[in-house]
Amino acid sequence: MRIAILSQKASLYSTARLREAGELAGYEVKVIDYLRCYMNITAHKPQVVYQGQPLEGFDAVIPRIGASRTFYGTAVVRQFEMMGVYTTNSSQAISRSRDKLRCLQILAKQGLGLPVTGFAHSTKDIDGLIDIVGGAPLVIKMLEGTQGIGVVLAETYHAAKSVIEAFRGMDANILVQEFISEAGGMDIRCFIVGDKVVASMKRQGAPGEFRSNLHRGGTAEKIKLTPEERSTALRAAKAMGLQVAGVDLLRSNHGPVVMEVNSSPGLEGIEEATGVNVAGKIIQFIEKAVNSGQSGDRGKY
Ligand SMILES: Nc1ncnc2c1ncn2[C@@H]1O[C@H](COP(=O)(O)OP(=O)(O)OP(=O)(O)O)[C@@H](O)[C@H]1O
Ligand SMILES: [Mg+2]
Ligand SMILES: [Mg+2]
Repeated sequence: MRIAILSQKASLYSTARLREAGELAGYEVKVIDYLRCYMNITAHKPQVVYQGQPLEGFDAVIPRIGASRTFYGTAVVRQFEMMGVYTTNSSQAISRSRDKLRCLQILAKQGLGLPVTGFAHSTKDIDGLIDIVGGAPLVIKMLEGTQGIGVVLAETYHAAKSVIEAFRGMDANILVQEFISEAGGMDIRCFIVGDKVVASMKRQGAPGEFRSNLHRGGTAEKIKLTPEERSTALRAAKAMGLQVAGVDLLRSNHGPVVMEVNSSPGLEGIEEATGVNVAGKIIQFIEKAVNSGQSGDRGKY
């Protein structure tokens, strides 16, 4: 089997681990910088070209698309789909999950537990928006934020109003969310491969910090999920159409709530905290899918 990892850098931990796991299983694995791929869009013989050579004969691609490169990255994945190459996550599922708002709308429709969430355009509607989430304290999030940057806890109505006005004044898109205080600065990352949660960890924010992001000084530890948490995480990944996903949950008084679903979840934190060979699980999953004749063309783009 020949596998292409679509990644900007071979030295990234997740990329390196996937390559290592693939090679260990006896496969040929190439890391391809998708920003250097170009495409021939044609019915007869669609192609992806890399450094002047058409990429041919691959059985599977593993997309590791950076958050800021979703548009081009998913176009490359889609082109592989057109060529009938199997992909761990489809271009459509990646696009869907990258839009936080779209993601929450889809999860809500499936009846999954979420923090109460509101979204508005006009600053004239701020009071209505704050009402929707039950007033302060509340969480304000920039749609384009990552690693906890752009996530703000507003403790009072007046703080909430001025922060929302400030973000909207800069034309930033934000969503407003019920603050799950009982989570105590802890969230749970469930790593999903196929129809299984293969590893899970809890992340605890630094003292006094409500954000659990490791980039914000949080610490990670392995955790045992409740059956409800496990099924919530699996349903969330399924609703998004993702086969490899990182589902983030908060433990609320009314059961697990989903915060977000990531389509290129990192391997470093989870492998370190749990000792699970997650890269190996992904390779085994691809092996099964390709051997059972699944193609990248699942009919939906
Ligand atoms: N509604 C909430 N109630 C309590 N804590 C929250 C809430 N939303 C977010 N948090 C905390 O803040 C952290 C960061 O929020 P979130 O994961 O939504 O944004 P992000 O990490 O910046 O986005 P991304 O993970 O896509 O990079 C979460 O891990 C969680 O610990
Ligand atoms: Mg997060
Ligand atoms: Mg995310």
